[in-house]
Amino acid sequence: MSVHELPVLPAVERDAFRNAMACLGAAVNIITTAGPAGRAGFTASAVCSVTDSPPTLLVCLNRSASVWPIFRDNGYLCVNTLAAGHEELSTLFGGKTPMAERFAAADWHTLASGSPLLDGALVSFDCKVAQVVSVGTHDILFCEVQALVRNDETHGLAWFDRGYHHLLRQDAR
Ligand SMILES: NC(=O)C1=CN([C@@H]2O[C@H](COP(=O)(O)OP(=O)(O)OC[C@H]3O[C@@H](n4cnc5c(N)ncnc54)[C@H](O)[C@@H]3O)[C@@H](O)[C@H]2O)C=CC1
Ligand SMILES: Cc1cc2nc3c(=O)[nH]c(=O)nc-3n(C[C@H](O)[C@H](O)[C@H](O)COP(=O)(O)O)c2cc1C
Repeated sequence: MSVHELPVLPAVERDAFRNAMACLGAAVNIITTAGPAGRAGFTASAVCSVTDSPPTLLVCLNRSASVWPIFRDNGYLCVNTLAAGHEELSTLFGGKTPMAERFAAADWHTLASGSPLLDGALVSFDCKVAQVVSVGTHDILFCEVQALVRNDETHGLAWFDRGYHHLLRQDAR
């Protein structure tokens, strides 16, 4: 068959895509911001390293989320990667719950950017949003990391097959 005779493949339906994406294990993060537009936080698994020069990660945020205008206007955020044991907190920040109730469920502190850092997070990346690109329903926030806090004592948390899984460090196995 020549390249001019490729078969037309059926479109991938949304549910088929989501079922496939549920096979990709991912870290679970609470993304927070606080500034002139207010304080907000949401759970995100769509977080990824982009480049280490300058240190940059990306966060995908649905523009229909209640928190979207607050993130758009503040321009700073913190990516708090959750540790084993943070399952309830993750669910709380996963939608529908009033913002004050979400933040009341944990202890927080701040660094230079003013975004809330979660006490006990596996790692927190304090970031300035450097660029935003819209794709489909989501904004991709490219975030330059300005400060880091690591907690090397805790185990990790993954979202896989629509459920939480603990990720044990090497020396704990
Ligand atoms: N990237 C995103 O916006 C994500 C959103 N969610 C939301 O959290 C809730 C629970 O999700 P699951 O239990 O994992 O079941 P689900 O069937 O809604 O999603 C399965 C997988 O598909 C992907 N996904 C889901 N919604 C998406 C969206 N709107 N855009 C791009 N990718 C998407 C994610 O990788 C997710 O883990 C749902 O409301 C879902 O929309 C979850 C993970 C990622
Ligand atoms: C495990 C998990 C992962 C999620 N990942 C994302 C994500 O990467 N991007 C996103 O926009 N929403 C994601 N969501 C959904 C948001 O957390 C949710 O829409 C957000 O809390 C805003 O909800 P609200 O509009 O009720 O405030 C995720 C939810 C869960 C439970």
